[in-house]
This record gives sequence, C-alpha cells and structure tokens, in this order.
Amino acid sequence: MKKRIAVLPGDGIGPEVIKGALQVLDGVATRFGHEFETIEQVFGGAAIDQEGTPIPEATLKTCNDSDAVLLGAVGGPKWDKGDVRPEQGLLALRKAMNVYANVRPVHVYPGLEHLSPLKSNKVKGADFVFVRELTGGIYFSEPKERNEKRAVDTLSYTREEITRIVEKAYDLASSRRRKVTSVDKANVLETSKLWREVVEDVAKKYPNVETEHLLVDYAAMRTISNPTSFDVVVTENMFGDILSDEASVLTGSLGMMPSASLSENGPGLYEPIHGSAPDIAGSGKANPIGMILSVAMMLRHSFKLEKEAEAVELAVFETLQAGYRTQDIFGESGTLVTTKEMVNQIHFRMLEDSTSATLLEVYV
Ligand SMILES: NC(=O)C1=CN([C@@H]2O[C@H](COP(=O)(O)OP(=O)(O)OC[C@H]3O[C@@H](n4cnc5c(N)ncnc54)[C@H](O)[C@@H]3O)[C@@H](O)[C@H]2O)C=CC1
Ligand SMILES: CC(C)CC(=O)C(=O)O
Ligand SMILES: [Mg+2]
Repeated sequence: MKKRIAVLPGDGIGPEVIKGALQVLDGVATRFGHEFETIEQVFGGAAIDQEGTPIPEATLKTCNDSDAVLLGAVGGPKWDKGDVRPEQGLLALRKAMNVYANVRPVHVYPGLEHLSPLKSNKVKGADFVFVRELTGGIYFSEPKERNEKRAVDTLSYTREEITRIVEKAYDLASSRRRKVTSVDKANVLETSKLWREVVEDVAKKYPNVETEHLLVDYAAMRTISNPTSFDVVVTENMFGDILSDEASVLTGSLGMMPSASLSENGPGLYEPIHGSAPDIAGSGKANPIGMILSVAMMLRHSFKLEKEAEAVELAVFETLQAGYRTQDIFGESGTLVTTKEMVNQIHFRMLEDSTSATLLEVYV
C-alpha cells in the first residue's frame, strides 16, 4: 500500500519529535512492506522566517493533496511579539482541513503511575478519551479585535457544529465502555446551554450509552480526583484544550499524549498535544512518545492499518517496560535516555515480531 503523508516539523522540539516519528514509520514500512511517501513542508514560525506567513500556499496544498498530515508543534518566544504568530497558522490549517474532531486518548502506562503527583491508586487504569471540538468556539468566532482600551473575543457555536462533534463522541463511546461525559458551563454560557440541549437530543439515538453532564470547573477537579470514572469526554474547543493538558499529568508527562484531528472525508491531521517546548528544544530532552503514538493513530484512523498501529503501540509499551525513560518521565529508576536513544529503542522493537501483544491495552 502506498500512502502520501505531508510532514510539518514546525518549531522548537517539533522537528526533533518528527524525526523520531519518521524513523518509526520507516520501521513500519520495512516490517509490513508498505510504502509511505513523505513530503516535508515549512510551517509555523519557521515559515514566517522563510516566507513571511505561517502557512504558505504550497504547505496547505500539500496537506490537502495528501492522505494524512503529521505535525510536530509550532510557536516560540521569537515570534511572540510579531504581527503574525505561528499559532495562527495552526488554527488556519485545522480550519482549512475541516478537522473538527480532535481525539486525545489519555492512557496511563503501567510503571508510570507514580510520576503523577496524585495517588497512584487514583491514576492506575485511567484510560479515557477527549473528543474536543477543534474548528469552532472562542479561538475562531468573530468579532475578534483589540485596541488600546479594549479587547474582544467571541464564543459562538451553531447547532450543526455541536451535533457533529457530539455524534463522534457517541460513536466512539459505543465501541468502548459506553459512557459519554459532556463538559460545559451551562450555568452561565448560552453556547453551553445549546451544547447541553444538543447532547440530550443526540443521546436519544444511543440508548445503550450512558450520558453525564459536568460543569467544566468540576470536570477539571474530577480529571485528577477520579479519572477512572471517564470513558469518552466531549467538550468544546477551549475547555478541551485546557482539560487535556491537565489530564496529561495522569500519564506522567505532556510528552506522552498523541492526538488525531479528523474531518468527515478529508485527510486527518496527527500531532502530539504538547507545544514547541522552547525550554528544552535542542537539548535531547524531548519525549518523542506523544508524536510516535500520533503515527499509530494515523495508521489506524487514516489508513485502516490496525495491526501496524498496534505494533507501534506495542513497541512503545515494551520500551517503557524495559525501563527506558526520557528526562520528563524519569523517576527513581530506569535508564535515562535522550530523544534519539528513545526513538532507537522504539524503532528497534518496532522491527521485531513480538509475541507479547496481549499485554497491551489497545488505543482507540
Ligand atoms: N500544537 C501546537 O503546536 C502547540 C503550540 N504551543 C506553543 O508552544 C509554545 C510553548 O508553549 P508552552 O505553554 O510552554 O507549552 P509546551 O507544551 O510547549 O510546554 C509545556 C511544558 O511541557 C514540557 N514539554 C512539552 N512537550 C514535551 C515533550 N515532548 N517532552 C518533554 N517535555 C515536554 C515543556 O518542556 C514545558 O516545560 C508556545 O509558543 C505555544 O503557543 C502550545 C501548545 C500546542
Ligand atoms: C494554538 C493552540 C490552540 C494549540 C493548542 O494548545 C492545542 O491545540 O492544544
Ligand atoms: Mg493545547
């Protein structure tokens, strides 16, 4: 099978984790006999420097013409004061690709539970998924303006935008533990009142799925006090952005979490949930696992290569079981490795036809 993949390394640790992802993808190609054509394009701050815009036309065209897009991360202090920011390019790309459904699995690997500041017994076995609305809400709605005296952001959602993301969440929950937790702020926000109404409507079509509504402030608390009570958590753009970073604490590090951003029929966009981490860029400390697990999500969701996706996840699992740790997940024991060494360990296991697949709890 030949697939075409647009690759956008971006800024900071983006190029470092992308390099690791491509090495593992190469391992998949070798082991399973696939051909992946990768086309690298400039994006984010690097594109501002080179072309004056974070999302050059050629980059967008390559993404739209590909079967999937792999993205590292964008942004950094260098561009913080400029008129155009790298993050605008990311939002524009998500909108242009219409990837409205951002799926962010929270999976706690055995042996990493103690890294969270929470009690290990609360964290152990936590395995849930955020379904975050990605192309609407306060990051996109107009008017959006600022002058010396006043600044305005607008939060707007249509019934249609809410319905399609909520349906995605119920479909996913139907294939998992059949529970949807919808997070809103319906005691205050009009958009949240509409959100809750739509959830109630959609829920009627899924009688086998349990529905729960939480206000976002309590949801933030529940994320760390009782994460095993979640299966699928569906929420709007900004709440999902914030809650998923919070949830990464359960997994041991922001560097552990992958994501898939999906449209109805077009290519998917796959990126770790973290940013460009300027504080550790170039130091070999970046954890490549969130990016590598995003490759697994691409294999599964865009290419329907389930066996291959599981092989990548298994290689990550076995590497962690063998005790290899980047700085962010290094506790009292284990072998401290650089980004490159971690990638090599995962790549090496990727090439093996392992028999311990049953040990792995498979990702969605
Ligand atoms: N999708 C994207 O491209 C995103 C971009 N950003 C941008 O990234 C820049 C930095 O933002 P921050 O708020 O610092 O968030 P960040 O996610 O880049 O970093 C937060 C903290 O987590 C650590 N971290 C993140 N990823 C890691 C990894 N893979 N391995 C080990 N440690 C990791 C960083 O070192 C830092 O201490 C900003 O310009 C921001 O706008 C932020 C979030 C998402
Ligand atoms: C530009 C930001 C909205 C990116 C981000 O923090 C995210 O999607 O998680
Ligand atoms: Mg974020």
